[in-house]
Amino acid sequence: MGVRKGPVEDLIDRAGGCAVIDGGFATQLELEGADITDPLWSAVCLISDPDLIRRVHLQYLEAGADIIVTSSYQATIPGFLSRGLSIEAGERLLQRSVQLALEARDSFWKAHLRAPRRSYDRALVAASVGSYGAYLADGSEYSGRYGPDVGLEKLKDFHRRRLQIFVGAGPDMLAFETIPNKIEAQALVELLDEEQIQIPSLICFSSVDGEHVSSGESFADCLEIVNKSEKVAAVGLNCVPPQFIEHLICQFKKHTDKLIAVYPNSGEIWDGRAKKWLPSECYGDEKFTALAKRWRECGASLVGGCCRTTPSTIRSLSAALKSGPPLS
Ligand code: MET
Ligand SMILES: [Zn+2]
Repeated sequence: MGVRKGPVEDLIDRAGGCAVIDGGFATQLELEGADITDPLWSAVCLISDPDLIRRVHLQYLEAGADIIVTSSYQATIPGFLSRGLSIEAGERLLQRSVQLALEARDSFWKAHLRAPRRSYDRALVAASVGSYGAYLADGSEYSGRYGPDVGLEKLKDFHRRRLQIFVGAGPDMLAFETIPNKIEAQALVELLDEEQIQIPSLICFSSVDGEHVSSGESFADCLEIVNKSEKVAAVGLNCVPPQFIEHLICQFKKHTDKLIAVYPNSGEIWDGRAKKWLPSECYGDEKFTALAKRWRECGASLVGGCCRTTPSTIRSLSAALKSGPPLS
């Protein structure tokens, strides 16, 4: 059975075969002066500076992103509760993360239609759903070690309410980010089904060795799980060093017919315990873009950047990867 055409496939077609996802959201918040040294990480700005969130979305749209990912990576109801917020207030902040991205997208698109300056497509808003490890904020989104107490049902329960709220806020799609193991992939696929989610999903895994998902389990096994779900439009990798991506796309091609999305980090390494980026082989915009052209040739149809990439990275990717429609 062929892939059913949905908004993601349409977007990719309009972009000429490869559409661009935005770059590091937390990174750009920090560059704009936000203090995100907080267990809620970038989601703290939902409380402290929602205008900045809207502005950063606009910067990525201006740079040419076709998909903007909401500021909710580390936004969770238990996370907000531990900050002393009520359940209702926490749920409102989750909704707000989607609304801010929708507002930015709609105002950008309206302005573009009034005075088209270059060939933009109407972007899609993807609600970011960080892994359980991202909520724990202990680096386990890069180890996949959730411990013996964290089983399938616990993971589904963790994700369920947040998912319902996101979907209710009207994003175009869901982006599950830095999924580090097989069990969380299984939980998500079951949840999408149980909750009868009608918008397409993107499931992105993390990897620290460039060969396996972060837990050490095989991508073949993870993809076998994801392949079974018609609710998942695209699978891929995020926040993985750029040098691993080409090989991993080739591996993915062997194990899935789904669209492939990659949005690696800049190659710097996050020390989850020390909570800082350790310099290592770092890719500037030019080198990152040169690699990205190869990722497109290898079969990725959604390409963007994760941590430590910026609107300037996305501007460069957008110019290099898209052969979009003429100026409208
Ligand atoms: C640790 S990966 C973070 C992904 C998130 N969408 C961000 O860019 O902030
Ligand atoms: Zn990242």
